[in-house]
Order: sequence, then C-alpha cells, then structure tokens
Amino acid sequence: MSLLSAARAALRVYAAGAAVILAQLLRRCLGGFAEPAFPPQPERVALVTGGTDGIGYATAKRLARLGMTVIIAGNNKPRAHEAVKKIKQETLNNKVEFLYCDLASLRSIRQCVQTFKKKEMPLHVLVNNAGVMMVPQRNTVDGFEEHFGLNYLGHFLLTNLLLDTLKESGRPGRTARVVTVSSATHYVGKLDLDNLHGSRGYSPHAAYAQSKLALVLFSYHLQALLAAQGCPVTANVADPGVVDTDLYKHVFWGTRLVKKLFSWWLFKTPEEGSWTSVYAAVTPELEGVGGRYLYNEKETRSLEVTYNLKLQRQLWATSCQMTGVPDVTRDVFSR
Ligand SMILES: NC(=O)c1ccc[n+]([C@@H]2O[C@H](COP(=O)([O-])OP(=O)(O)OC[C@H]3O[C@@H](n4cnc5c(N)ncnc54)[C@H](O)[C@@H]3O)[C@@H](O)[C@H]2O)c1
Repeated sequence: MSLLSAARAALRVYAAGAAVILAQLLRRCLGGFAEPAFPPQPERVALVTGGTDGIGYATAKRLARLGMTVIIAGNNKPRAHEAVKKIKQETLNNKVEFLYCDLASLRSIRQCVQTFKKKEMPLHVLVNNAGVMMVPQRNTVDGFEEHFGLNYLGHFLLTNLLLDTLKESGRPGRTARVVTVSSATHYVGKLDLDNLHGSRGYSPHAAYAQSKLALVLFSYHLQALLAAQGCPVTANVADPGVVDTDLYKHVFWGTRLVKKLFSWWLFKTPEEGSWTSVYAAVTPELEGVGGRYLYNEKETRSLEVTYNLKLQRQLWATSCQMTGVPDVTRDVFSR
C-alpha cells in the first residue's frame, strides 16, 4: 500500500469515528443514553472473549447480573482473575470463571475449546468481543497479520469449534446466540482477499477496518448457514459506538490527548458501549432473529458489500483454509 493510500485509509477511519462521535454528542444533548432493561437469564451460559477489560468486562458483568454463568475468555491471567473477583463481588453471582484463550494463536483457541468441552456445560451465548486496534505491523503466532488474525480469524475458529455445543444448547423458541462485535470503521473497510497478510504495504487503519468488515461478512454467512441447517442458533453483529476504553492505546498521540480530555463528553462509557452486545445476547425481541447489524440496540444497515453473498462465501472458504476448519458451507449451499 502506498503512503497516499495509507493516508486515505487513516482519514476514512477518522471520518467514520468523527461521524459516530457527533451522533453520540447529539444524543447526549438530547437526553443521553438510557440503560435498557433485560429479563433475568438464569440457567444460561455465556462465553465472552476479552471479558477482562473495557466493553467485554462491562458485557460480562451485565450478563452475570442477569444470573448467567459467565466464562471470560482471555489471554491476560492476572487481569482475568481480578475481573472474575470483581464481577463476583459486584453482582453477587458466583458463576463466573476464566478460561485462558489467546486469540492470536490457533493452537491456544483449540486448547481453550477442548478445556471448555471437558466441563460438559451448555453454551447459550458466545460474544466475540476481544480485539486490538491500529497496532504496528506484526503477526500472530501463526503468521497472520494481527488485526486479521486475532480480531477476525481467531473468532472465526473459536465460533466454528463451539458451533456444535451452541447447536445442542439452543432450542426452538430459546435459541443460542452468537454476538460478534464489529465497528463503524467497517463502513470504510475494504476486503483485499489478495493481501490479507498486509504484505503488499501495511496501514494499521485499513487493517483494523478490514478485520471489522470481515467480522460482519462472517456473521451474515454464519447466520445463512445456521438458517439453512435449521439450527436453533442465531448470529448477529453488535456495533458499540465510540467507547472510552484502552483500545485506543496505539492511535496517534493527538487522538489520545483528545480522548483523555473529552472522552467523558464525546465517548460512551464501557457500560453504555456494552448495551448493544447485551441486547443482542438476551433481548426477547431478537428471539430467532439473526443476520442483523445492531447499533444503539436497533437494527441498522451495514456497508452494502457485506450483503454480497459471493464475497461472504469467498471469505468463509479462505478462512477455512487458513484455520483448518472443514468448509461445510460448500455442501449446504450447493444443494
Ligand atoms: N472502544 C471503542 O470505541 C470501540 C468501537 C467499536 C468497536 N470496538 C470493539 O469492541 C471490542 C472490545 O474493545 P474495547 O474497546 O473494550 O477494548 P479493550 O482494549 O478495552 O478490550 C479489548 C479486549 O481484548 C482482549 N484481547 C486482546 N488481545 C487478545 C488476545 N490475543 N487474546 C484474547 N483476548 C485478547 C484484551 O485483553 C481486552 O480484554 C473490540 O472488538 C473492538 O474492536 C470498540
């Protein structure tokens, strides 16, 4: 990628962020964000990736407050133990635990799923939340560009490995749910299937936006697969808005300064940012409903190209090859 294309990608990402911030500001001026109410969820089990910090932590805490058994999957053991302890104390729900999962390693993801399956627990909600943003060019353990490898491929593999448990745990009228956290930056993302490794020039902005676009395409194709198989599982996308978390630690210092000074006014809190994920995970309004892009607890349209079935299939097939997952969609959709 040339310097000019990288600068364009950065401008597009900043423009997408600025548009969301303006909308959030307007909403604050017109009365702010109202915390949605959700019904209790006893007997349900949720797994939240990246549940140690930010939006994931707030999501895990809210689900625990609703009575769910919550498993926090992450790669930071000390943070995780602290998070589990705090959630237990604050929600008085003892059914919170930690499962080690480094999403930047396919082996670690497989081990995490193996450990989870040994527990012989059901799984009703999977929240694909963890992520990194605008990191310098580096690779995952398996040699994938980090945004694509961790944010997208890691969740692709995790979801596929947990799909049988999700299918067994859902039932008609009470489906299991896969919630995948994307971002408004997907609107300015481009999926370059020939440069998924970022080897033909790297832009951290383009790489992040691409990973978030890939997650939307994946989620829609997953929903199509589940619907075609008649499984009691749904897949939706949650867009949290612009939220005050540590995700911004790799961005340009000027942006970090603006965030430090004005985040209380311009950004959502992690709790506000978690509401759309929690909504997607538990609201009765979405019972049996999948393939939606949710923002501010409402359905909205994602980027036009995300509805392109051919691109969804191409990405799915490529992801299967990259992760060693058998491509069942080929048989399902060729019938
Ligand atoms: N903060 C925002 O404004 C914003 C906007 C849109 C979308 N999002 C998305 O929300 C999600 C949560 O981000 P956040 O804002 O809470 O950021 P955060 O940095 O607070 O949390 C990210 C989480 O991902 C985990 N993580 C990072 N690398 C990992 C790895 N290798 N294995 C397992 N877990 C790993 C971290 O430990 C952390 O718990 C991300 O997917 C992000 O892209 C955030």
